[in-house]
Amino acid sequence: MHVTRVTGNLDDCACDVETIDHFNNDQLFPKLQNLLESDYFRFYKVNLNKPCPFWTSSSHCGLRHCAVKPCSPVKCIKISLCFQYSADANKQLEECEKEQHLGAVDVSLSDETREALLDWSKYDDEAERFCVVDDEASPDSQYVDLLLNPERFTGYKGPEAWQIWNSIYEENCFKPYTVKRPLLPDSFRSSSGGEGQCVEKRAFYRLVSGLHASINIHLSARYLLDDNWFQREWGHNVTEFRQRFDSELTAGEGPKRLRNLYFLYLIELRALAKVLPFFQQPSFHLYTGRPEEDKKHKEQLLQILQLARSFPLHFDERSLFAGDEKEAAKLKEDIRLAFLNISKIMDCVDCFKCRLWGKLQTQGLGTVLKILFSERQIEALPMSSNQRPSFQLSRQEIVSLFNAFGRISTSVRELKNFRSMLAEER
Ligand SMILES: Cc1cc2nc3c(=O)[nH]c(=O)nc-3n(C[C@H](O)[C@H](O)[C@H](O)COP(=O)(O)OP(=O)(O)OC[C@H]3O[C@@H](n4cnc5c(N)ncnc54)[C@H](O)[C@@H]3O)c2cc1C
Repeated sequence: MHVTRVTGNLDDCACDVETIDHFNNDQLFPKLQNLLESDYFRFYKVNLNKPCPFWTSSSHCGLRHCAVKPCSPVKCIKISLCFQYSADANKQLEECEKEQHLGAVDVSLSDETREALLDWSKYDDEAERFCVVDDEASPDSQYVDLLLNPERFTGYKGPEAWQIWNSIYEENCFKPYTVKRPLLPDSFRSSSGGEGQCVEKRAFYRLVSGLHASINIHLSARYLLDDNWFQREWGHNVTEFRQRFDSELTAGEGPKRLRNLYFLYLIELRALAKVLPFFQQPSFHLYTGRPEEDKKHKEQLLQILQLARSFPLHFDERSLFAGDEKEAAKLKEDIRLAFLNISKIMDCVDCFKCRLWGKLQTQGLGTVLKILFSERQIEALPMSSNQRPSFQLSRQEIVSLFNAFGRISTSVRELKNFRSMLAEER
């Protein structure tokens, strides 16, 4: 029997999976997808060339196999990483090049778009940010068209990918001690110990695990099913999905990961509901230089936020920081610092497309936390444009917030597709 179906109440909140499914799949998802296709939301500025601050993968370039071909430094790293773990060098090189190709980011933009984007940036708000964001003024930062670079299977896997997930879970100490991670190879488990220093931050662990689940749903839903010289076919890979989420195949962990995805959904939805007053300000514009369209998209955006507000079973984030004020403040600061670390780890992701979406989604989640931690400032926002606002979001934060939520919303929708496919198999 396939045991990937998740039903009923979610731990830590008063909501159930069925209510979310109905709300998301029938109401919110189609509206959001529409908005995310608009110009304001499809172009994201990001620096994909920041060096990894935690370890150097380039040391692998000293390997004998690296000399096989002349290569750019980045290509060199990828190829050498492939060789390092392989007995069959030729096959691996092929795989690596394929992965490199699938994981490459398409940075093409028309001249017209490029010029328009320069103009838009003048309208960005300065903001006090919650998490590390790329320096938008850096020459290495570039606009990426997200529609040209869908999140899907890239072939990024193995020790490099585990190292990233491992660092996020183990070194940032969000893992509840009860969670079994039997599938992680021993050699990639953290040897740093540090258990005594870790404070259990269950909710935060669930957010990261939900993000991890979402990424793995996307790669299973847009899998490379066929790749030959005349065509590439992308689609749902039910076997891949089952391997990651079936209760029996994952020692009971799969369904918990899916529940974490729903938990993440609720947290992000809550932030959208709370941030409505910011977007309602008359001075706020989704500036792209075409006033008619900008106005229309602002209306669409407000409708989505109103819809988010109407959700009947919102998560009560006050339960997260209940109790002693000092302790709550310390907990928030710990979370902020750990989150900062996670956003830096994204610069260590070798596959550029994975890095792009990893950065976008961590920034989106960082923005969610910033919103949830700024309740009073948002409520105090002035309705007249003469006063200095107490809360700001930059364009980059706005784009990442909505696109990150769009990814989670799509994952919830994809679960429905996988459920139907699994039912047909029976
Ligand atoms: C930031 C980032 C972005 C990525 N983006 C893409 C992408 O766009 N396309 C693509 O094809 N690949 C992407 N990957 C790779 C992908 O996530 C997997 O790492 C890869 O497919 C290998 O999967 P795996 O089965 O070995 O286990 P992984 O997904 O690598 O997981 C490692 C271990 O963590 C545990 N685990 C798995 N899921 C969860 C969860 N939800 N919660 C808690 N623990 C869990 C399991 O014990 C598992 O063995 C990305 C990886 C990272 C780090």
